[in-house]
Amino acid sequence: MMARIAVGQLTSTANITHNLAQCRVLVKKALQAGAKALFLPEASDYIANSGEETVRLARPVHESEFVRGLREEARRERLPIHVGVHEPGLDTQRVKNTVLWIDERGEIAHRYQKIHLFDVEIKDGPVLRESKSVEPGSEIVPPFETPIGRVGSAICFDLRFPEIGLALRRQGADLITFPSAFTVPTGKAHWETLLRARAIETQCYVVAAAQVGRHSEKRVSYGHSMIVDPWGAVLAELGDKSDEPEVATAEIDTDLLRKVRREMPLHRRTDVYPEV
Ligand SMILES: O=C(O)CNC(=O)[C@H](CS)NC(=O)CCC(=O)C(=O)O
Repeated sequence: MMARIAVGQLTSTANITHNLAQCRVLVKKALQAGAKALFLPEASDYIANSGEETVRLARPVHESEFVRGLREEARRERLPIHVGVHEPGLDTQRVKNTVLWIDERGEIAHRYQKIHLFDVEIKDGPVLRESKSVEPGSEIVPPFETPIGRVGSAICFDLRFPEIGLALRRQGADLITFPSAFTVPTGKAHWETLLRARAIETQCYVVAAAQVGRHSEKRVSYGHSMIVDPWGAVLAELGDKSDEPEVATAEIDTDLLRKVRREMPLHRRTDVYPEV
């Protein structure tokens, strides 16, 4: 089976209506490129100016203008969309950082909540405390069947924890996706290496849609959305320009998945170390 997929890259701000309009442009570009699924970044609905604003803007999915608009696009175009959004948390002080799989009927078929939160204090670099405004999820969601293969979801900072990818592969993933909003310094140092490592060690396609450019006075993202094949080759990559939303596409080839896994079987020594 061969199927073309697209990663979309944009600069979300606190203006949800504008972010939705940008995502509609990405849907159009993905369709023009012949894509059968579109992957959008973490926090596509908005990137706010503060933790308080992040919490204030969150809406349940059925009330969210952003999610409703994307569901409408997915249904009208018969295009599945994987997208990162915010949802209200269990307490009123924090939100959930989630991704949704909106299927080709426009239904929210799967949902994953980010489990690792980005709390960093890097000298001369980013200082971010995601856990102040976000509630961590507490489960890995088993990969789900889609028209382009079995998809496993993780989000952004989760990329640094190989356990998630390994667990998703063990549970049957063909493609693992990491919608992101990486910072510029950590992106320069680690982004491509981490994505390619996750693809090589899991022998899965890795699909990483990323936020790019300036969101606010305080926040800038690295961009460089990427699609990596199960041998670790970068099939498609966007840059760091943010003047207009862009897509990159690549073919998912199930024969290549089978070939890589057959030629180099990775038998785990779970008698020596624990299985994840
Ligand atoms: O704030 C929002 O609304 C959306 N969430 C994010 O942008 C998150 C938390 S601040 N960003 C990351 O996890 C970047 C990770 C990263 O850059 C790294 O691991 O190096």
